[in-house]
Amino acid sequence: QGTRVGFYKRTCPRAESIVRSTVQSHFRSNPAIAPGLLRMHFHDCFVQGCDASILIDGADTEKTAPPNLLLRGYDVIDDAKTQLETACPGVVSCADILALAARDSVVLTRGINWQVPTGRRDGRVSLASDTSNLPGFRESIDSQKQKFSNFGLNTQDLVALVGKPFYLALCFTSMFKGFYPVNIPLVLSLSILFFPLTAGGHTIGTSACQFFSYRLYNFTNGGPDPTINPAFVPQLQALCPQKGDGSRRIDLDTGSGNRFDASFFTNLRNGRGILESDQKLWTDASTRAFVQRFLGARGLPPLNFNVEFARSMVKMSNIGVKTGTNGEIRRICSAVN
Ligand code: HEM
Ligand SMILES: [Ca+2]
Ligand SMILES: [Ca+2]
Repeated sequence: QGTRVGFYKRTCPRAESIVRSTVQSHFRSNPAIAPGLLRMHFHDCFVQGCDASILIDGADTEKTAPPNLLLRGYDVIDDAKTQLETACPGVVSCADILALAARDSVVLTRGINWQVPTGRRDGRVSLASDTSNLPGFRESIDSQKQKFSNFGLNTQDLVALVGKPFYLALCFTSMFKGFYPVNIPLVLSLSILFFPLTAGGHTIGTSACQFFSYRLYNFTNGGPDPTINPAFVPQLQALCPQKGDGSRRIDLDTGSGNRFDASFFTNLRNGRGILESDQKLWTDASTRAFVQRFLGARGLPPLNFNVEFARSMVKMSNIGVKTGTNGEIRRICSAVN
């Protein structure tokens, strides 16, 4: 039993439009909720599956863990849930609200629209310690490969499992940062297909200086990270001064932070990636091929970023879903029933 498009067609026909109009109205007063919700959905799916575990309040829940401290948009989900409980009490899960809101956020930032399969149910567990599943922004491709082999899986296993070319396998390993899934084959196949969007999500939104300013000063031999375009360094240094305010935010996709487009890949090619993990997508040959394909480089089979992003999102948003009689439909999104 999985998710399907139109799950609420009979039980709550207005479910999707209620979520959409709620996201829209919040977006009008605060456009930063769009990237916030997209990222929140990703952080939900990578911990206990897409089950709204990220939304639960309390001591030592996922919310309280370092990777989640800056997530934004919880109020949007709560608002949508309140309206849905009035329209169709006890029917629409918080996990589905979040998955729909992530899609709506991409649409609002002028990205692609796609149909979101629904029917997720909400989880009852949320532990801060589980968030080590989330990828780190500093890990080397090598150490990621090491972690992968900790599961007793070599690159050949990986390729066999998924039936994709070698470079895809290599590319996948970079997704595998500190990730200790229960269902390895499932996660493997999902992650392989889903890889290109790790970068894609960063076409909108911002990062706090604290996540990348180490690249600007004393990175190697007292200088900045050599993979940053030298012309871009002073610009970044002005935005994030040494010993400045680490919470100051700047666009992940310089010049196009509010728009869902492929410009992010041009920035990577030009040494203008903000996060180390993003710039590595260009410096590592295996992942560079994808960036080039999204850019339509000559001699490589082209990939349409929007189309691939939507495809990958559907896969990501099905990770570890609870359906049927698993989980529950929460009454309020911030607490289990
Ligand atoms: C290698 C994988 C990834 C790493 C290391 C990573 C890391 C980060 C970091 C450090 C930030 C800055 C957070 C802040 O300052 O608030 C960020 C922001 C963001 N990430 Fe990722 N991320 C990854 C994958 C993804 C994926 C798969 C998506 C979505 C599909 C995504 C969507 C976003 C968005 C939209 C933002 C902006 C958030 C905002 O403006 O509030 N990221 N990411
Ligand atoms: Ca979750
Ligand atoms: Ca953009």
